[in-house]
Amino acid sequence: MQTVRASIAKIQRLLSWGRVLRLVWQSSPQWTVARTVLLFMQGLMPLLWFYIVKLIVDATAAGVQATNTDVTFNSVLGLLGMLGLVVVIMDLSDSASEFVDESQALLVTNHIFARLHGKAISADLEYYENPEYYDTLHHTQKEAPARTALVLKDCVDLCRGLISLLAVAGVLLSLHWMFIVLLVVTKVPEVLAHLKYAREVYRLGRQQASTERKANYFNWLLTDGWHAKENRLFALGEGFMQRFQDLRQQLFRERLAILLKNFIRKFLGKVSGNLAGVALLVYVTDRAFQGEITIGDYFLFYWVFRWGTANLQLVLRSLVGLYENNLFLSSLYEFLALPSRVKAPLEPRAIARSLQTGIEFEQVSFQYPTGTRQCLEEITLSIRPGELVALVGENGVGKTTLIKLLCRLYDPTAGRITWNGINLREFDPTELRQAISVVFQDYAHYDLTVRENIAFGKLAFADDTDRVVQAAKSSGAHAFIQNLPQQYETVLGKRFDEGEELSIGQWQKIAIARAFFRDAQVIVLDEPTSALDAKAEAEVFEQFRRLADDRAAVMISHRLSSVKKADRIYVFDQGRIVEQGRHDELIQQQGIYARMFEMQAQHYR
Ligand SMILES: Nc1ncnc2c1ncn2[C@@H]1O[C@H](COP(=O)(O)OP(=O)(O)OP(=O)(O)O)[C@@H](O)[C@H]1O
Repeated sequence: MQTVRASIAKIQRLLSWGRVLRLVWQSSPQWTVARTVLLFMQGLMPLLWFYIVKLIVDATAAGVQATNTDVTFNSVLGLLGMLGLVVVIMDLSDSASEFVDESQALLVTNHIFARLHGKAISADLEYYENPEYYDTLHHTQKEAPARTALVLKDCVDLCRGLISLLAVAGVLLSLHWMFIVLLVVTKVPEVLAHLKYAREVYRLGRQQASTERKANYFNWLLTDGWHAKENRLFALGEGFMQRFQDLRQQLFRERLAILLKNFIRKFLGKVSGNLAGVALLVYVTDRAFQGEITIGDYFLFYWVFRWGTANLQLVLRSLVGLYENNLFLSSLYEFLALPSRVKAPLEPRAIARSLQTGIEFEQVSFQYPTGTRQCLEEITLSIRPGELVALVGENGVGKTTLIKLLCRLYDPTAGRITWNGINLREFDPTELRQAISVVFQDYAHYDLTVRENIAFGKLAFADDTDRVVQAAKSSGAHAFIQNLPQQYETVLGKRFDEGEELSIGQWQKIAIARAFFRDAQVIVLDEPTSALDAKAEAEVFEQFRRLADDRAAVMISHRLSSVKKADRIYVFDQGRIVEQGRHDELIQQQGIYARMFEMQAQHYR
């Protein structure tokens, strides 16, 4: 019973290539039509070729025995002309098919990448902290583009093979029905073997995704410029090479076992097919000797049988291929169907153009989906328009997490956050994020031009040069940008030609300029000045303070001298707010903040 159910499931999976064909059609409709036309030409032309050759062979054989050679040769000449024409058409359709196949495969690959990237940029952030997500993404990226193109090829081959097989069946039936049975039976073991192989390769691929990712990771550690310094200073290279080689060896051994089994099965399948060809040869030779068929027929039957074998092989292979490639594409569909936890409501509320009553965290608690404990507990805080709010506390107390909740990169597990009195969940997350500007500690370095690095803050204003320069001036980046070879058009980083590498502090100023460039109602700097010199830091805070005048500003900082001027300071400890107030008030309270401030002040005395 189980075998039957498994077989039904297999057939269902085999038939699910409709969704892949939809994908192919969406990516390149005109090319799909062109391929279909060529398909019929490729399927039927060879039979015409065989038939004309048979006529030529018969006419030539008759001519050899006849006395009036000229007449016979003239009649063959017409046939030879037709044969030439058919050959030209066959060559043309073969070459055109190759051209169409390759062009279409490229288009399909682009389409699949667009779908993959679309999902990758919209998937919840929590997936990026989940190794299973990376395994699926890795497997999908590695297999899906090529596999989709292969499904297309399989479909083409299947149709071409079926068209040809119908023609073959007609010819062979005129000889003996047994040859059709022989044709089919000899190919079955090979197909079963291949089906098994396809399943094994798929299972192994998924199983090996995590090992492969680990090997790729060591490859990256060995070849990426980011790690080149430490590889040399700590002599890590040899060790990483060894670990990479060990992982690749493990992958190789696992794959080899499957390849070996497949080799044996394939060999047995091939031999049985070829022996069937010999059996047919015995039969037709005997009939030719008995004068029941002409030499032309002899040629026709033998070559049509061989052509039939090749086409049957093509049909079965493409069926197996469809099964196999669909199996691999199930990872793509699995990836594309990943559900989102952070959802946009069906009818989102519009966000007012300016912050009115401000932002409120009401009894907000949060635990990361992969975390084992709450990292924020019953947080209640306000961020009002025109205010500069500072969040302080030791490492790991939840300050950055609170900002992630504000941007709806995650939703709270309890409590609610409101924006002008409206729950954040009632807004479209994309629109909400437009209203917030954040520089996280691990801000991005784009190895693109200075202008792009800044203008990515708000793409709609990307062409506004004055605005780019103004943002750079506010973050203190303008001065060093002026000294770059092509100022705002200089490519940053060393990844591409003529790229200019910046210091860590300079990158930080570019990231701050990006945040200032954005026309946001709330601006957040998470440890923004850790790499800035004292003068630059003072200037950034001055600018930040000014920005807060007509919007809200939030700053996370371990340097308490910088947060002294904040309108309100929230002190975090173990995921809770333990103190709040202005600097002077907190100093008077003689609590955690006062102790931290005193400790830092001692260093400057
Ligand atoms: N993606 C994550 N998944 C699970 N736990 C996380 C994740 N990110 C952070 N944490 C945990 O949440 C807690 C709070 O982290 P968070 O980054 O908010 O601290 P922080 O106060 O900003 O620290 P720092 O001052 O070092 O930047 C930490 O214990 C951290 O280990």
